Amino acid sequence: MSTAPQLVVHRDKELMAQAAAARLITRIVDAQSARGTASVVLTGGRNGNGLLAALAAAPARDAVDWGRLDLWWGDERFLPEGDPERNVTQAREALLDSLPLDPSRLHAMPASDGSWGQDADTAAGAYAEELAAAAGPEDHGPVPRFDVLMLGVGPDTHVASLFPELPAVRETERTVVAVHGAPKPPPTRITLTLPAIRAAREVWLLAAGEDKARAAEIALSGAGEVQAPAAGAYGRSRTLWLLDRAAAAKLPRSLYPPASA
Ligand SMILES: O=C(O)[C@H](O)[C@@H](O)[C@H](O)[C@H](O)COP(=O)(O)O
Repeated sequence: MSTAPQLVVHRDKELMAQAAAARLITRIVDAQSARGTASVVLTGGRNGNGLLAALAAAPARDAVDWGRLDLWWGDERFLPEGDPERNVTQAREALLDSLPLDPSRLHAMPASDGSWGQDADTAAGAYAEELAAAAGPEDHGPVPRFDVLMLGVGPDTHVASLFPELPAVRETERTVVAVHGAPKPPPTRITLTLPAIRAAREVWLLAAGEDKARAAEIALSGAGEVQAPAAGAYGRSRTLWLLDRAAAAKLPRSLYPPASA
């Protein structure tokens, strides 16, 4: 079942990152109070990393019990371990290396020099197995019910490494697949599929900058998910678009409340 997206529009991308970081801290603390642990899926890209940098600077980060948090990734660039272009490398630099995380709960996607070598398809299957092993009976499916799953939105409406019209966005069975020939470099990637994304309680889509205005307009105006993957990204209980004014410029004002921007 799809949940109608809610929109929050901030003045600029810095404020958007700070507000999203504060929102994330609150959600993690709430989930840990309710269930003892929390699980979050991170995204690559400038907006995702901007949020992590804002979180690193937020004094309220100390309210989180970082040792009881599972971190997953929505997608990864299939490159060697430690490559500066890998999403996990950038997330470590922006935030993760400064946190007292439990290393066994940091679920990075496989690297191209790992156990599966250059075989991105087998590596994707291994990540699917890791997710399945983490899912409990209460999750009713092959992936955990992530508390928050974040996605940067690309100018072409891609999310994670689900690009318009490529096979990965049409996947209905597998939870993780390899992507070959991605239009955004590098060409080989690993990504969660839409069914895996939709297992999350909350899906947050991040879009800032005028180059995202058209993408937001298309995804929020009833486009199909094969043509506009962001339109197919929604959570079980909440779908939240976090935008700055530039990215929201082409959206009808009626879509978001007056309290926003
Ligand atoms: O590997 C990646 O690049 C990302 O996972 C990708 O999906 C990204 O989130 C979007 O392209 C938005 O990126 P920006 O926030 O940099 O625009």
